[in-house]
Amino acid sequence: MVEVKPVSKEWLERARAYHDQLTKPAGSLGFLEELGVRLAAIAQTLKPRLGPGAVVVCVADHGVVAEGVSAYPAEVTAQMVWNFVRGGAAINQVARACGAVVRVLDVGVASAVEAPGVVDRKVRPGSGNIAREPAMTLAEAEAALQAGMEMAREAIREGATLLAAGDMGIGNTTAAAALSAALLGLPAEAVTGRGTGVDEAGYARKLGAVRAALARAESRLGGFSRAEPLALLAELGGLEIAAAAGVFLAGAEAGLPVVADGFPVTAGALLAVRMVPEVRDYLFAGHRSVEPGHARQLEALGLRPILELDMRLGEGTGAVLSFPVLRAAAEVISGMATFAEAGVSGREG
Ligand SMILES: O=C(O)c1ccc[n+]([C@@H]2O[C@H](COP(=O)([O-])O)[C@@H](O)[C@H]2O)c1
Ligand SMILES: Cc1cc2nc[nH]c2cc1C
Repeated sequence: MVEVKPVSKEWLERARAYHDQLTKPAGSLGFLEELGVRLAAIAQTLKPRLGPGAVVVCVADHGVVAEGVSAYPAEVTAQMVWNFVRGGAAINQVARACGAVVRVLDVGVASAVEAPGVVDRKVRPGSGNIAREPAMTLAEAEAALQAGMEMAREAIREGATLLAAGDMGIGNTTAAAALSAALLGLPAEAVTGRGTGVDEAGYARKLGAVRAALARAESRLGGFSRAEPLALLAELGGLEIAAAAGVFLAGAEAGLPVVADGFPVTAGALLAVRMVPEVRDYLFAGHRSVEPGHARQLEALGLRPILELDMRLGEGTGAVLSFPVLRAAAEVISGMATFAEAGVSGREG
């Protein structure tokens, strides 16, 4: 079992009080202050420093694409794996710009991908079509979760001090919608969006698939309210969503800040927090995707997104783009002088 130490309230209060002594009008750095305070409390120091970052791009296919729920064909998943390892994808450029190492984890691509540098932890070649059958068995859900945890631990061993999860999987916004609806007790339409850009007819099929998946899983589990998160994952999940949850669990267990990306990855974050609530203390929302269900997920997690750039790509791009902001938040609290140190007069009255 994963054990995550809660971030102490005392450290949060101490860091907050310290931030207020720094040479700036109180509160003038806005949300950057909250980020710095949380990073300080996580690291249990008033001078937190963020070193190298890493993003684990979790990749898998989805049987539900047979229902016509995506604007792109399923083979794009495997093709993009090659693009990741050749450095041609958006995440490669964002990671170079923002200081992160990219790791690519295959937990369930439908075809064999023998691309150099891809970590092959394929649990099965794509999940089941959730509109008609479970996504995977409980043992498979556990294996995908473990693969994500192991990748995160390896990244940490190699020096990562800031971790993000990314995703690639044609069809995964359908799985993420079903899983989020079940976890949050929301109707399908509240969390079903256009994904890669499905047209009206595609959206109608997608909504139908999410509703069918929810009805099927709800009857198998005898309702969602008391279902174990792993059981929900096995019914509705995606293998890469499971692996992303594993990245958050292992990162938080190691006491490091972990950053969520868009809608599919944040479904993994919701799962991780449902499994081990203390994970929330270590979790940051890198951005808010335009996928409408993402705002619902972030609300449920009580997380304010760092960036809002109207993105909906995935791959970890929104998470890694927030790394420079997080680094700056750490540098600000660590490096700024206090009023007393700098001999600057404080507020009057
Ligand atoms: O991160 C997001 O919020 C996001 C929103 C829409 C689409 N995506 C990406 O697009 C793919 C899933 O879209 P779809 O339409 O095939 O379900 C998958 O590879 C995701 O990484 C990602
Ligand atoms: C080309 C392409 C790249 C992606 N990256 C993440 N999801 C994606 C979906 C498509 C279609």
